[in-house]
Amino acid sequence: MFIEPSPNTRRPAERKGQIEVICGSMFSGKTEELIRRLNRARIAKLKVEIFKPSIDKRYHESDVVSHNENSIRSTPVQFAGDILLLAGDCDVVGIDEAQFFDSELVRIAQVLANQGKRVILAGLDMDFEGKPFEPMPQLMAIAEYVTKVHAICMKCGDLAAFSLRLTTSMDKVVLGEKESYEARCRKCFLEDKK
Ligand SMILES: Nc1ncnc2c1ncn2[C@@H]1O[C@H](COP(=O)(O)OP(=O)(O)O)[C@@H](O)[C@H]1O
Ligand SMILES: Cc1cn([C@H]2C[C@H](O)[C@@H](COP(=O)(O)O)O2)c(=O)[nH]c1=O
Ligand SMILES: [Zn+2]
Repeated sequence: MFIEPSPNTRRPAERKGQIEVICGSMFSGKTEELIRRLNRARIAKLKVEIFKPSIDKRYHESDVVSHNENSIRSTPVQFAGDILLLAGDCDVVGIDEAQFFDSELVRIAQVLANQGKRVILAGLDMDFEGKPFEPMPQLMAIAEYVTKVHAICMKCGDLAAFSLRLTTSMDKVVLGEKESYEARCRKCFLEDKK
């Protein structure tokens, strides 16, 4: 059952804070879902701050942009600790591409939530080898709400939870789009993985 997390509209002194994780493969709609929740928080007149890792400049220097070109203004940061400094008195913190931060993000998400903020993180739960992509497993463990979204397998049309890398690089971090990754279901991923 999908429960949409509450937008955090209680008066500031009464807010409990919460952590939400949106995870899945590439092209599964993580960024779209993040943008949707953040736009709805703004409609609820909440103060929203959005961050992404500064290494991710695929579509835009600063904006968070989905594969179907939805976008929202964000602040690129190098370190998770920067988010704590820049979040200020906002009500809701959105973080995209959470898998590119180090484990410090787990502590930062908890500090922000303990201040009463709603913290929404989107990121890849598995890398190109199908292995958990740190720090996503830790974030999922401490979150009140975890939403796993799925892409469509580009080989068979079933639901896809895996990101197949089309190039031969074995580096963990290789930025890219459709030219270098495709969504796959488990069976097609195992068949095609290098
Ligand atoms: N294989 C695919 N499965 C589903 N959506 C896809 C696929 N390839 C491209 N898309 C597009 O990607 C959009 C989702 O983009 P986005 O939210 O940026 O995903 P993510 O952040 O999970 O990579 C979809 O709405 C669709 O237009
Ligand atoms: C699987 C995998 C992906 N990446 C990179 C490729 C993209 O730049 C991002 C994921 O973007 P999306 O918003 O989820 O589509 O991550 C990587 O560096 N390593 C990997 O194993
Ligand atoms: Zn398939």
